[in-house]
Amino acid sequence: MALEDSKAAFLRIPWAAALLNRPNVICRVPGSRQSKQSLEDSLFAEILKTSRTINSCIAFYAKPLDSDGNITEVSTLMTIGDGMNGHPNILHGGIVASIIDEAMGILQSINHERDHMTKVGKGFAHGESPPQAFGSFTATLNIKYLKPVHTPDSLLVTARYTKREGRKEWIHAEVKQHHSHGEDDYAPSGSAVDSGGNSASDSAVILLSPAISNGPAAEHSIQVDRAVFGMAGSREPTVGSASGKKAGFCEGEDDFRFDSADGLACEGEATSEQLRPQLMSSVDTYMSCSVVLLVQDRAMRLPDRPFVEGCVMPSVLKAALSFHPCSRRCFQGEMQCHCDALRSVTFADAQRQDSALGPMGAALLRDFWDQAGAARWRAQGRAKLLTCITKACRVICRPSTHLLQLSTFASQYKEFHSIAFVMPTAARDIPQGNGHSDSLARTVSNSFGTLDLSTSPTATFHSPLSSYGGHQKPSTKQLKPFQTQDVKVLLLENVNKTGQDILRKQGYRVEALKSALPDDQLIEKIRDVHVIGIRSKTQLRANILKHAKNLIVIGCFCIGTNQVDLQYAAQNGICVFNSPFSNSRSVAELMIGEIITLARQLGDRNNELHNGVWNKVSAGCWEVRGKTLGIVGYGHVGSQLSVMAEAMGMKVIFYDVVNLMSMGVASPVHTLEELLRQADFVTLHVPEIPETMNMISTAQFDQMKQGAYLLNASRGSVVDIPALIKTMQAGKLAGAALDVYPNEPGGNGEHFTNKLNDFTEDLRKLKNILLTPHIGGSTEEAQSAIGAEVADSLVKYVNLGTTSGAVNMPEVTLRSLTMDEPNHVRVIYIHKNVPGVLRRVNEILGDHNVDKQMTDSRGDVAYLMADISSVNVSEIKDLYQSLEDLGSRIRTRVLY
Ligand SMILES: NC(=O)C1=CN([C@@H]2O[C@H](COP(=O)(O)OP(=O)(O)OC[C@H]3O[C@@H](n4cnc5c(N)ncnc54)[C@H](O)[C@@H]3O)[C@@H](O)[C@H]2O)C=CC1
Ligand SMILES: O=C(O)CCC(=O)C(=O)O
Repeated sequence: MALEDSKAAFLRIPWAAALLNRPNVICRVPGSRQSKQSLEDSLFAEILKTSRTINSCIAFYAKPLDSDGNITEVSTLMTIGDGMNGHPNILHGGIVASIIDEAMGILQSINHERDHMTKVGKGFAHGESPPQAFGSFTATLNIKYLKPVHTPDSLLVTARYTKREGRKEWIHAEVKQHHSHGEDDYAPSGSAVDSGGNSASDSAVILLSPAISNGPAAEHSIQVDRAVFGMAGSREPTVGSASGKKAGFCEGEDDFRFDSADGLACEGEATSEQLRPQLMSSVDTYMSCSVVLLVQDRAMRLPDRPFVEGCVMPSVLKAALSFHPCSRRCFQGEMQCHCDALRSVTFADAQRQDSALGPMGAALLRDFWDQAGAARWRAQGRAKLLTCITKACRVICRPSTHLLQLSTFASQYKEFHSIAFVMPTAARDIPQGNGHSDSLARTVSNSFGTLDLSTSPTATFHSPLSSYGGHQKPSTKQLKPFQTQDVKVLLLENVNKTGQDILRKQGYRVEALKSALPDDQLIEKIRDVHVIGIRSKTQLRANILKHAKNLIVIGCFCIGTNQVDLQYAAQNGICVFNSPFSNSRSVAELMIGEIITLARQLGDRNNELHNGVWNKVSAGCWEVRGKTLGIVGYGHVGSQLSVMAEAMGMKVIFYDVVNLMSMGVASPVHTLEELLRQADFVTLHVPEIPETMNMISTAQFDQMKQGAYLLNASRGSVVDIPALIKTMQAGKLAGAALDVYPNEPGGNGEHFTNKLNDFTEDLRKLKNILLTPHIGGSTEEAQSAIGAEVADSLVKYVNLGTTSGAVNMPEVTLRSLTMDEPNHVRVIYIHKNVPGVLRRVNEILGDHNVDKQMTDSRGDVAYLMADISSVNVSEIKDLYQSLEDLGSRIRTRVLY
């Protein structure tokens, strides 16, 4: 099997795609020659070093495909860092899909959710290699919660499998508290990236690996004093080097050696000149590599800061992945590109994408500039570093000729600390295929009600076909028991066109309205839609949702989901998605604008001059430099704001109920009162939950400094606005900015009167108060990004049943079925989380071959997804009905 096929195989592992899809993930797939222990340990050591400043690292490792094309072993190593507060959590050992998925879920929630991260469970998994070459196993491990580390202790998670009749049969996972005493605890016992006497941290390392090679592969790494470009190559003579088995490249010092497990590597001295031709000739091979990992910490260790803070590239990664919506999207896009590469990305696509990355890269750089703090980096040759990042950004979506550039940059510029980028895999032709012609013309009652079943279309899901690489692979089968035009979508509140287009492209019937609807009209409309998309205005409470008989999914094209009764929705089998960060930057930027506007009374001056009044005053007008900004709620918005405010010379303090990593030199405070007493500007960025209702009222205003300012862009219920009015009238506050209100109109117009909220007229009369119509997230960039993200989630849910990113259901995903699996059916069974259900469900499914199955629960609702094979068309209805008849049923969907 060619390397690219192996790569393709790898990407078809259900969790591989899911994994690479996630933000905050670094993946590395080394070759297979090295001993597992040694590999894990070395990965472990490397990753540990970076994981403190990024939220997670995951490495996984797969043994080559065997003669049947099955993956014989997959194990992972995973660290979850919490920033700088302590040791990362460590998951170490053979781990399967559910752990990864679960852990990823946790990673996602680490910054938002705190309640369910304390319990760690044990679990079993069973699975088997599916008949296809790219076998993996599906597991239902019950590791429910992992503790985020805020202490020096960490969790050691070990998962094991046993083999019965040569097959992995079950996996047992254990989690125990690990008491660590410093980094040395995790020193590697063996090393993939042996530094030849120097500690790995003294080296720059670029690791580059093909995903899974067919047959034993040589594992090479080259260590030099400053820069290393190591690569795990395929055993196949693909690298084109003299030996045909390895290649290496380094710029910089010549003191290096190969390290190889299979003895093929050369050891000793070689010059970069000797290696360069090998690399040059092997470059195309590495085009299919999935991951590049650069590590260099010595050069960027800052003299006045501890090691973990000195890491540069994790900061960049974090900037890229967490902070800047554009850059995050860019990176996600690339990861997505990686995942979809086999299906959708042509060489030309990649090149086009590359050129599109220019502004994105620039945005990232600007962001990084702000975040790192200009002064700190000036002395460190920041400009060079930024060039590297730009190049690296560009590299991630280009073939590996650019890898060469990247490695050159890495070696030239010692500022690199570490970086992990997913490389695009080589794309290939996906034939349209006509293989699935058994058109079904029968009617099966399913989650959409009674619809004519039709053949699953042959087109790939949501992706154009590609033509690169020349291999003919079966396309992903689109699972639909319905005609796409039968899917009715209602979009309210002017959902961005990007999102509308994605849904329309699926063939769904989309009705998009500019505003929210009054309840009576909403009830009428919602009766027969399958999908509804809303923003913050439309209230989807039980009284509305109970009329939505066909509704299977809600998309909140915003961050907040407080407008939806999430529990009712889940209990009625309605999945809810949102876009957790796409507009965070827009809100934060608005806050920056408002802080200065308030400090300079610009709103008033502007109004006066519009009314012909020249009022040139300086009294009560201030610079923001040196003033204290108090951020309440240090999540996506709050932390973005923190970084920007510091760049303007403000001192930042924050209060959050969760212990979170500070950005820059911001300081956490322990109580809200402490923040209110110190801050000149108080900004609120908390969710609407019972604890935050009127969290700023008379008592809190009393605690604020005389002449302070209040800004609220969270939710209208968070501030007691009548109390604010009184405080402003009494002259205690110098100004305020409100973007959100307890009641907000459904559409644009002259609605901002006492009819909306009875304090409105008083509010409008106040001086130096900025009143904006909930526009914090209203920018072209944010709306477009949200549109794409939420629409994607909706399509995946409708077409494939996957719940990744859902806010009210467990996150469950299985790899896509392909056209090679014509008699496969995907069963989705949303059910009450009560004992005995799985047994009954499996009794029903057990008449068929269950290829893979995944189930998880969230609260009292559980979600089961299973792909079963050898199902005759005539059996689908009975299967569906048997599941429907179970008492535990909430909703059954059968897709094929
Ligand atoms: N005005 C607008 O257009 C927009 C408004 N928003 C609002 O802003 C809110 C915050 O957005 P993100 O930063 O993305 O959310 P996030 O979930 O990333 O951060 C919220 C933070 O508030 C913290 N928090 C929760 N309860 C708290 C309490 N009682 N005291 C202190 N901290 C508390 C959480 O721990 C979390 O760190 C959203 O929930 C949404 O309601 C979001 C986007 C646009
Ligand atoms: O853009 C909107 O309608 C809502 C923005 C918002 O408040 C959110 O994303 O939570």
